[in-house]
Amino acid sequence: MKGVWTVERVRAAERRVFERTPEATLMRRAAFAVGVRSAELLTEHTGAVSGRRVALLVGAGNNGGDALWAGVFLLHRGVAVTAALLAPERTHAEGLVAFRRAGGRIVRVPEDTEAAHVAVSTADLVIDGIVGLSGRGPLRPPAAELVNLVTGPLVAVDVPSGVDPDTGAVAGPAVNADVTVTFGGRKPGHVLADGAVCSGAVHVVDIGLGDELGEPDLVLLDAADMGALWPVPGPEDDKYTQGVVGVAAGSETYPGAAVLATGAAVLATSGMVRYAGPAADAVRTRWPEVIATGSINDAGRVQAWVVGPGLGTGAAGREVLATVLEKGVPVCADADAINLLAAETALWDAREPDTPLVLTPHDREFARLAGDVGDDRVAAARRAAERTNCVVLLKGHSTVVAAPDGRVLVNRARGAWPATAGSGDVLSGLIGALLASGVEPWLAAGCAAGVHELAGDVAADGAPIGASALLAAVPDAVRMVRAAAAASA
Ligand SMILES: NC(=O)C1=CN([C@@H]2O[C@H](COP(=O)(O)OP(=O)(O)OC[C@H]3O[C@@H](n4cnc5c(N)ncnc54)[C@H](O)[C@@H]3O)[C@@H](O)[C@H]2O)[C@@H](O)CC1
Ligand SMILES: [K+]
Repeated sequence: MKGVWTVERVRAAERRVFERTPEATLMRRAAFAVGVRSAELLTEHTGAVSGRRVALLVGAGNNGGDALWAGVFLLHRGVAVTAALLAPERTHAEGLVAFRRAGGRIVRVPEDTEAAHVAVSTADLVIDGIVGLSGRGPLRPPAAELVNLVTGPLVAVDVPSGVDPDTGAVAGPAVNADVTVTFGGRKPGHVLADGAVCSGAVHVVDIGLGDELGEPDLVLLDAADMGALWPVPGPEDDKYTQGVVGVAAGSETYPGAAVLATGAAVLATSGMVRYAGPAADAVRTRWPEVIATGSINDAGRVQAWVVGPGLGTGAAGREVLATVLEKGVPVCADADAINLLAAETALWDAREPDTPLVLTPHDREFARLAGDVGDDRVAAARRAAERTNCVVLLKGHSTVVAAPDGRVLVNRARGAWPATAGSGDVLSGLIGALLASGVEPWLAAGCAAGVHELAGDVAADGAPIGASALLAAVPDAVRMVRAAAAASA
């Protein structure tokens, strides 16, 4: 798992490190890493370093200082570097002296705006040192204008400017980086909301903060983590010991949700799948291995239930949800099950106290359940998880999974193709299968979201897909995460 730390935590670690290491030393380490990565990118894109042109966008603080010192490194490598100072009176003083001494060219904005435009638009690479951890709100107009002119690769120092470092929210113009070089550990802005896209490839550099950072605020599951957690049958296992999952979803009019959710459960693990509901015929036809029955009251024993996709919010759906919640086994509640829970507080009483419940809302369902998501998706999911004593998987470009005890994991999206009708039904089936096989609910939701995302990416391969194609790619995605786990073992 990869850690993610908030700005407050990074600042606290930084203060402890400053007790024994001068601030300037840390800045030099950070800047050196930015310089090295930029030189590598110059080579990749232009075949050389010496003789190439780099422009620095330099703001008012230490982020700009990092950019200037990275510029010094590049000047020493024979690069022609121009620094566009966006807050000339507040530029990092030592960095500026060193940059000048190394032969760097300085242009001031707004006085030399024209020269800055030329430097940025003709640069082989641009380094964004406008703002970092203290950045608030979008790029201001002079910076936004310059960023618009960038044609070469763009390297963000620490955080792409214009992205909120703690929430990833982008409220206006922002840097869209190819690479972000960050220090100590990832920040939430690199993995959440639009910030995940603006950050490009995130390169984490150790500058000596690592030991002081402590437990991360959020974690990212990588493919190897998912592969290690994915249930694999042993020689002693049979169809029952791997967990039987029940799916209560779909309706006569809308059998598709039931077919997709049961299909996902079938493909996720080798445990048995039961279906209960009005789409039994459609499910049986598509998935003959599923034990399907028309009524929840006839369904046999299961180790976890999936309830909600295509269920409807009428009396019949309400009855099914109440019955499932009373069973005392882990439940994944999606779509209409969430709408029902949001509309009727009495339904919560049907839940056996402390039986794991995973809720998988998108933003509108979340709003019905727990109020507007707002900019801080992690805080919103964490609050809802604590209040409901549920695992809350908040869907979005990056999926946030919060546990009632405050743990949060994030799945960074690869692309937007999986955001298609029926995709959520597949996700709930995957979660149900993992719950039934005994994976801890918070990790079950996180792993399922990651494999779902990967399956969407594999299936799409650059073109639109339907949920059926995503579902068909689930075995490939499971193979890929298993291979990643084997490779890292
Ligand atoms: N955390 C650490 O341990 C280290 C941090 N370093 C660098 O220091 C940075 C933080 O530096 P600072 O705290 O000086 O602040 P920043 O450089 O992030 O921001 C500077 C100033 O910009 C202004 N500002 C805020 N939002 C703005 C916006 N949207 N447009 C224009 N101006 C805006 C504010 O007045 C702010 O104080 C980090 O991001 C990193 O690059 C490194 O030098 C090394 C070590
Ligand atoms: K930056």
